[in-house]
Amino acid sequence: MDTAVTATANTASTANTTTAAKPALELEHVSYSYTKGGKRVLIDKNYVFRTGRVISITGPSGAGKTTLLSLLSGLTTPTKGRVLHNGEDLAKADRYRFRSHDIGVIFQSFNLLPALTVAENIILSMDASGKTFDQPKKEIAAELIEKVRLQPEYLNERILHLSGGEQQRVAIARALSYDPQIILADEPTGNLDLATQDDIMAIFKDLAHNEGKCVIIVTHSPEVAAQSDEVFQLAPLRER
Ligand SMILES: Nc1ncnc2c1ncn2[C@@H]1O[C@H](COP(=O)(O)OP(=O)(O)OP(=O)(O)O)[C@@H](O)[C@H]1O
Repeated sequence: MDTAVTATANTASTANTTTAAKPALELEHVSYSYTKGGKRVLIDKNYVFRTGRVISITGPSGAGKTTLLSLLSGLTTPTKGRVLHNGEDLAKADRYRFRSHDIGVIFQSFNLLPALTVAENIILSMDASGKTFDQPKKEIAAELIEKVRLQPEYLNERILHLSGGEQQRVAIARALSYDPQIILADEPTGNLDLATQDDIMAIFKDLAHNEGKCVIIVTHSPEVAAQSDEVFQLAPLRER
């Protein structure tokens, strides 16, 4: 039996009252098996991911973290159960719209276009969302760069000239560019030193606690988990 799924509240009380937590994404009896080999990766998972919170998804290698991220981002649908977004079944929703408007995904490898500038990368993502903006896009990009604590002159710098930590900040700015309610990050601090990792976590906490975002992070890092408001821990496959 799968008994090791736990959730702990660490600092949820730090969320301010203007961003009262409400369910953003919910797992409702979610199971998932890969067709090839029929391996059951997730079994009867239930969890509520709320706005105003930073939630870490942890678990050993192979526990199903990436699979879960793929379900939460609407790229895959559960074999059993439902993923709900604002109370509605994601499997029945317009998932293209969900992915281009409601969630911002930060990939482990950043997926930025190296030959383009920081501003160009951010603006490209705004264009792809199809949203309309009430401010010039370059101005929004400049505000986002400030939010992720990069100097304004970085806007016109090409990605290939940036360090790993700087690229990670740009990847966060890009994920925020169309103002999604939910941020999903896959190992966002994986290759960063501890000080940069703390900086990145401070940005995520600010986004959750002061802007009411739901920030979901897949991580192997105990430091990141400890700094999150909640930890959703997946058990090793062999213990299920
Ligand atoms: N496309 C696939 N087809 C079949 N099995 C897969 C597929 N992708 C992943 N798996 C299996 O599902 C299980 C969970 O994989 P997943 O990548 O979700 O784990 P994880 O917790 O993210 O691991 P890691 O920390 O190593 O990235 C693993 O046993 C993996 O071999």
